Amino acid sequence: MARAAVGLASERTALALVILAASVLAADFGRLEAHAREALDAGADWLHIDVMDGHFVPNISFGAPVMRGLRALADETGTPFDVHLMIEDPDRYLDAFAEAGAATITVHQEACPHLHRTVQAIHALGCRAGVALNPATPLETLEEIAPDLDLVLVMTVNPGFGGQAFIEGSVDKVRRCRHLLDRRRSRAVIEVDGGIAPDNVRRIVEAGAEVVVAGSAVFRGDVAANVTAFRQATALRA
Ligand SMILES: O=C(CO)[C@H](O)[C@H](O)COP(=O)(O)O
Repeated sequence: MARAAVGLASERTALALVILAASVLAADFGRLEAHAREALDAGADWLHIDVMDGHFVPNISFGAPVMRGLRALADETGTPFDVHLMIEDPDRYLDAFAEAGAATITVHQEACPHLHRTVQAIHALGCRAGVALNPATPLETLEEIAPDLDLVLVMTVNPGFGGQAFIEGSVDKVRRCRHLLDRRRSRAVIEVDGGIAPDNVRRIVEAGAEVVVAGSAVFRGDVAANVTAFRQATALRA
């Protein structure tokens, strides 16, 4: 799987393979850098950084200082940080994550009363802007903001914990999201997150997902074999 660093819109047409974003939430925090390196060496494209505040979601993970601890690895390997803020009032932390090296910052639609302003603020910091939708949040909430986005994150579990079961209705939601983005002439790519594994990823990619987040299915067990299994499953799209 080619490592993708820049130009989301062009990646969509240039790459036959989807982008695999390894969620370090599922990594061994006692050897975080080494475990993340295993995933990158095996062919993962991005490092997905799940930030949880114990308010927006019922769990606490880590913040910008931990991501900064992976900065040397990201710089050495040319790996983009894909930051997913599952937090209330994300505007307060955009600077910190941009400064820590975020390539993409994704905020939740449900956490942003002034979403357009937040997306502008992310762009002003030189980052790509994504918006995430919880499983129960309608796609129609993106109707106005879609042309301004670089990425839409369709949550395929309820956010807060790794290792949950994929919600089947998400496949159709991804398909409808693709239609909405095309209709709104948006350059945004679709990312999916939660319960993704080699045995379900092909259906999700065929529905229109281009960035696949995987935590448990990458970091549990043999990382190299896990990444290879994703590559083989998604390469079927080529
Ligand atoms: O955002 C998340 C949870 O809110 C995680 O990134 C997501 O659940 C991925 O973990 P897994 O692949 O283990 O399901």
